[in-house]
Amino acid sequence: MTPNPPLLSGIKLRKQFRVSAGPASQTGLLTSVDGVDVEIARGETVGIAGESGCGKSTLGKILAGLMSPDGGEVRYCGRAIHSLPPAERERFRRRTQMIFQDPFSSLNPRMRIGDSIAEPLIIDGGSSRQAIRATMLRLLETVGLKAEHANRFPDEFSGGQRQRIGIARALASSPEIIIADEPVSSLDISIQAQIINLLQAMKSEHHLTMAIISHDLSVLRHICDRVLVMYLGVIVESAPAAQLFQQYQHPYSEALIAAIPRISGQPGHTAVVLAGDLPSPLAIPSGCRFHPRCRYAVELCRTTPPALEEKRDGHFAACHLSRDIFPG
Ligand SMILES: Nc1ncnc2c1ncn2[C@@H]1O[C@H](COP(=O)(O)OP(=O)(O)OP(=O)(O)O)[C@@H](O)[C@H]1O
Repeated sequence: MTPNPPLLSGIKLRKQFRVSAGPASQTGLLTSVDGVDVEIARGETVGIAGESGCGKSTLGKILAGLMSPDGGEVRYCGRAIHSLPPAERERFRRRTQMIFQDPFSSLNPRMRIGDSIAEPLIIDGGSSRQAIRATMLRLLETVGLKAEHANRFPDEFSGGQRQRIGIARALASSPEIIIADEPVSSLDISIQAQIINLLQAMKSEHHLTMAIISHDLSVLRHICDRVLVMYLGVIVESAPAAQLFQQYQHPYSEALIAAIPRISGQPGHTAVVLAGDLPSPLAIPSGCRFHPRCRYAVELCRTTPPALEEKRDGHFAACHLSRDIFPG
């Protein structure tokens, strides 16, 4: 164990699903996460980006301890969570909370939202009813809702308000780590900014460590310290957020960044179109798995998978050609 291990890490994480595929519905093995290493330091906000189907949610659930990997391990403060004694494992489970795209699906439609937010506090035990109610009301206020909202049912709220309720419920467990899976993708642009600002405020107020999953890089740009770009189950680039946007080192990141309207509209920006669809994770391409869609690919890319290498200080990319394509 290193002297100061990251708060949360994943070592060579791998997850496959057996699915039926093809006209005769034969079963096949779908590789969702394929040997991912990730480290999240205490207090850090890490973004996980990539198109739909790249394995981001699977990685998030594994890191949150909600799904077991088939290979590799998740470590909390340097210790593998599967080998923690039951009480410590339970502590990890409570202190690592996930926020989902639509918290509506995880809220009981017949439960008043005040009771939903109070539930983790009741399960924790040790507090009087009055103390639990006071905490619940404080949490409602913290996320920008009012005391009178406590008596309403989930279907009486807008998408943005539901996301606020989801955040309040997650905070009720006094989490250390929040993993937010597409927390704003179902919301209007104006509401997205409010929820991102709320997450940022909660992060500093509650000293949180966060992972934010989004297919939209613009969501991650201002809130994350570091961004990991995933493609077909692997990390193809990992960089400090500002550096990723200015000095990306992978053609896939280049294409994702070019797809952000404000950035691609900048003078001098060359439009980069991501050709074709994401290949099936049932048949991952040989060599560099991005090569069939890469406008720079050469023979080496078709045959040899590139390693994730440090190109600059703390900036990693898995591309044979990055030094030639993105010099300087
Ligand atoms: N329980 C499951 N059973 C079978 N396949 C699954 C399961 N969960 C995920 N997958 C598959 O694993 C791959 C990665 O899915 P995942 O949801 O992790 O990706 P994602 O990048 O989060 O995309 P999205 O934003 O659409 O959820 C996809 O091909 C998906 O269909």
